[in-house]
Amino acid sequence: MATQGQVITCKAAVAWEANKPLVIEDVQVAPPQAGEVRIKILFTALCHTDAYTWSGKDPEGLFPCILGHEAAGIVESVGEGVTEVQPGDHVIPCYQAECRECKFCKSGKTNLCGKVRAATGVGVMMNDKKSRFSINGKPIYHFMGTSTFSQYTVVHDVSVAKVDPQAPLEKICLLGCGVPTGLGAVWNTAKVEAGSIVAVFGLGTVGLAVAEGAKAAGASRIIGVDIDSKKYDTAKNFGVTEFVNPKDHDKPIQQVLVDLTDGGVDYSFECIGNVSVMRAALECCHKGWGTSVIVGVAASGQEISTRPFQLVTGRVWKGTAFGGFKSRSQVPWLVDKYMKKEIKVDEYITHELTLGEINKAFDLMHEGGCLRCVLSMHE
Ligand SMILES: NC(=O)C1=CN([C@@H]2O[C@H](COP(=O)(O)OP(=O)(O)OC[C@H]3O[C@@H](n4cnc5c(N)ncnc54)[C@H](O)[C@@H]3O)[C@@H](O)[C@H]2O)C=CC1
Ligand SMILES: N[C@@H](CCC(=O)N[C@@H](CSC=O)C(=O)NCC(=O)O)C(=O)O
Ligand SMILES: [Zn+2]
Ligand SMILES: [Zn+2]
Repeated sequence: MATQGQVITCKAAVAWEANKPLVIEDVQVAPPQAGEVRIKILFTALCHTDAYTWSGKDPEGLFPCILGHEAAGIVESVGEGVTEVQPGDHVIPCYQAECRECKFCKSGKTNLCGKVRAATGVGVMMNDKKSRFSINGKPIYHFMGTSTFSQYTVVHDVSVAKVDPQAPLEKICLLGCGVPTGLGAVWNTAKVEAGSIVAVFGLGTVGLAVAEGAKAAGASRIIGVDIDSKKYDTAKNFGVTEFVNPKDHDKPIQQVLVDLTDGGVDYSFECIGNVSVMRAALECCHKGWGTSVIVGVAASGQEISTRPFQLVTGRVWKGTAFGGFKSRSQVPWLVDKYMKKEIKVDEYITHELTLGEINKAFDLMHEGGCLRCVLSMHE
């Protein structure tokens, strides 16, 4: 049955309130307006940023909403003026847009895009500042411009990457967030050179992707730091060459790393979202040139600090969003790299469940053995 131009009623996991279990609801999804794309989501993974917003600690968190931003699907219909994708195209929704026209996109200095960010930050579409999701007339907010915990979603056309239709959607959904973030933090943000000593704080999906990126860049040592020693076994497969558990040491972890590396690492990456660790990650960097990249997302109200002397003496503190990748241009390139077996994706998937099991999937995320859990949306 043709659904184009019609409201679609489908299943979605709705976060009615912070921290309350998600509820599978029948949701009405309005047709896409001008510059919008309606996507049938086939697979979505869960990212810790979904859990962060759900926890109520995200200053941009709005409820009720439909979370989810690491997914893949097929275009169902497009609104007026959409030219770059059409029904049937295989796509990855991109929470970081790329319009190619705004000041950010044209700067050549950043992957951030200003075109729809104000609307996505308040859970609506740019055209009419309204949501395309509702339940019996009650609007449900969008999340990160993607809302992939729904069988159908509506996104801005600047937030859709068209990908190789041969690529398995149940795998490449991961290229919507965590894996590109880690790889790009190394390749685009830090620009790690061959021979560098790298420290990775936090060996979840993002930290492991940092390790994978650092190995590909030719790093000579990749030191993984995690409070869970069980992480080392898996981390070795992603390029980690040494492991340090801060709990095994009386000294501050930054001192442990400085001692291990004759003065500090060349590059460090914080992949946890803990502001004390962010400080340690900066301070374990080598005097004169060490660069630390903040990747983890810290809760509302949290602030970073260090002695300014750390920067005066040449250390550099940076951050990264989506690993600095331009989403619409480079996600298809990442998919191609995966198809050529140049980057890992399957290896990050530890669990597979269905949309109806989403609360169980969030429980799993807090267990040490879970990297990414992929939900099949239509089973
Ligand atoms: N900047 C960006 O564009 C993005 C940021 N993120 C953020 O990256 C962070 C990491 O995400 P995931 O890898 O999915 O998380 P994860 O929870 O799977 O991994 C975090 C790891 O840190 C370890 N850890 C926790 N506390 C620690 C401590 N004090 N010292 C050392 N290790 C510690 C845990 O044992 C775990 O292995 C999250 O904050 C997430 O929101 C995720 C995607 C994109
Ligand atoms: N609303 C949050 C923003 C958290 C944040 O920094 N998000 C990252 C992506 S995390 C993906 O899993 C990001 O890319 N930020 C750039 C952006 O434009 O949002 C908060 O305020 O804490
Ligand atoms: Zn994410
Ligand atoms: Zn732009």
